[in-house]
Amino acid sequence: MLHLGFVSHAIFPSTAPKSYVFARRTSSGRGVRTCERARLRPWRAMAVLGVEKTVGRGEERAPVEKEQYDAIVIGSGIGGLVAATQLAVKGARVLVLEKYVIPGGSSGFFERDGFTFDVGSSVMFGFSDKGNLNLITQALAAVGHKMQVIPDPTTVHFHLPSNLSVRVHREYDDFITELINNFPHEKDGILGFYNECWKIFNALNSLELKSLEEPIYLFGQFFKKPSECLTLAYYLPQNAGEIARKHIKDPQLLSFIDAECFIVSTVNALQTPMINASMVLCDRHFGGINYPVGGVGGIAKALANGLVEKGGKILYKANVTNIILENGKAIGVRLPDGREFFSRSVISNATRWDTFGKLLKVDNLPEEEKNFQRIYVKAPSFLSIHMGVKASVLPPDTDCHHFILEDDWNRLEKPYGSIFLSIPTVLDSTLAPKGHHILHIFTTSGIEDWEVGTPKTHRRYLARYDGTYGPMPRSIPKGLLGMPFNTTGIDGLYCVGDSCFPGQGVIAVSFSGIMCAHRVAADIGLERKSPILDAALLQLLGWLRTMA
Ligand SMILES: NC(=O)c1ccc[n+]([C@@H]2O[C@H](COP(=O)([O-])OP(=O)(O)OC[C@H]3O[C@@H](n4cnc5c(N)ncnc54)[C@H](O)[C@@H]3O)[C@@H](O)[C@H]2O)c1
Ligand SMILES: CC(C)=CCC/C(C)=C/C=C/C(C)=C/C=C/C(C)=C/C=C/C=C(C)/C=C/C=C(C)/C=C/C=C(\C)CCC=C(C)C
Repeated sequence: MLHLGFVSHAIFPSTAPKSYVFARRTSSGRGVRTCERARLRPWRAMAVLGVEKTVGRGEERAPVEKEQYDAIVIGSGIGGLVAATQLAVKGARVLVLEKYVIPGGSSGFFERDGFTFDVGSSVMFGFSDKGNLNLITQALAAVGHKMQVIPDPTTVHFHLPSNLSVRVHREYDDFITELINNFPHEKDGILGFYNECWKIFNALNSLELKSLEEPIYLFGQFFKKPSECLTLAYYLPQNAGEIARKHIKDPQLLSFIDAECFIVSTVNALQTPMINASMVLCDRHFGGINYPVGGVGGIAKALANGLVEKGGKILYKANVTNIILENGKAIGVRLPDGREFFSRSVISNATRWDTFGKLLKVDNLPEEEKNFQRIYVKAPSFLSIHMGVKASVLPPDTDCHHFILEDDWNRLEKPYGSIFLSIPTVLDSTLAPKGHHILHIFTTSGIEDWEVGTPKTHRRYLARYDGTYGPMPRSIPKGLLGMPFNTTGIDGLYCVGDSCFPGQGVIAVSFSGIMCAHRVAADIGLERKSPILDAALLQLLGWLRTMA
């Protein structure tokens, strides 16, 4: 039996609405009032400036359209949804426009014949009930939602060259014991490296996480937790590989650290920022990996529902083709059928390549984006196979997640060099009919008998430039130093998602959403801000990024 994920996404509607209305809140908050678009257009410039149209004698007074929204979010990936919900709970009027028919993007789902498949990763960090880094739990809680989760006893089972088999157990001591048993001569090196990761993780976990681009918050954290912030500032420009080499000499063990990083960053340890590596290498033991009952798609559904419950709005089949600029400021967006929506801020959850390459028509790419493209290149995409199988084909006690690199360490980063396999039904049997499992295999070989999801499918259905998995450093980066935050060179335009700090990963884009919402909230007057400090910090951060 074969079930193919991305093919099943081909359920786009063929009908675009022929007539439509703008919806805006009445002064009382939740109600909507409508006006025809044709009436709105000529007043747009004034409306955006908040200028009322003078009404002549006998002329019917039309509704005055100021900014329709406080924030328009392009895309309902987890990054976009977190930014949107965080803003909605702060009282902002938020509209999310999603090209596809359901929310979630790469963290979406699809159903076939009683099977429920996760479009992308099924390894969920940040979903525990403790600490400050359970960002998915927190994002859901902010809009009054909580999901039941199933603890995963093994984050991943590595099957590596020379028959090296390592299970990353939920219990940290069990994992370290297993690793030391494989490399007894490197006991001190193993403890040294992973302890250094814990130092960073503990510093991260002690902070209240908000926008690093907002000086009042940032200086406040430095004041409250000086040593933790200095620790993070120290590690910000460093990568995991160089730190691993301080502790570890065995080349096979260093290759194992490469594989540890590769599965979350698609690059080796030398290119993986130490802060990101520490985050994932420790959170899997601190909060643990937890799978949401009913599948990963439930997270986006819950966030989208929460958004609407908090007064926000989400439109599907709404493919934004243009960001509208006025005097260099982003003031709204346009859809292919001509609909236009206006807002005080525009947040793009499309990748930065899509945002600046397709949605925005500017003659000159802002310097910040040139710098981003100098340091980062689009990571490759995946070819995915989603299948339903009889349960009897799997050995008993099979782990949920596997990473397989056969024979040759040099193939780690090569296309088709390794295989990822997730079997979420090991944790949640309700995802498949009784007596069956679902498999999600990320690989690219042997396609003759298969329908497959290719990089082109990612590009089409996830609207990601070349189907990219996210940004990947062109060479050895200076840790996270070069990664842009949420503001952009265009006034009023922000980016969110995995081409922003801190990069790929559902928990990472959740953080990006939290940061973005905080910065936007300060800019639209929902949070405190200091224009002088803002200018100084943003200039400092821009300068620091050029050093990367
Ligand atoms: N790309 C992959 O193959 C893949 C696989 C598994 C997990 N992930 C993870 O998914 C996360 C990515 O999250 P993210 O928040 O950056 O976003 P995302 O790419 O998951 O979602 C972006 C959303 O924006 C929508 N969109 C894009 N352009 C649009 C437009 N012009 N108009 C309207 N809608 C538009 C897309 O349809 C999509 O729903 C990362 O954590 C990544 O690690 C990615
Ligand atoms: C600003 C300045 C200058 C200074 C300052 C200093 C400070 C204070 C700093 C701070 C910082 C911070 C806070 C940071 C933070 C960070 C974070 C949160 C991060 C996070 C990260 C995360 C990540 C990266 C994640 C990832 C994940 C992933 C990607 C996953 C994936 C998975 C998969 C793919 C699956 C696999 C599968 C198999 C094996 C089967």
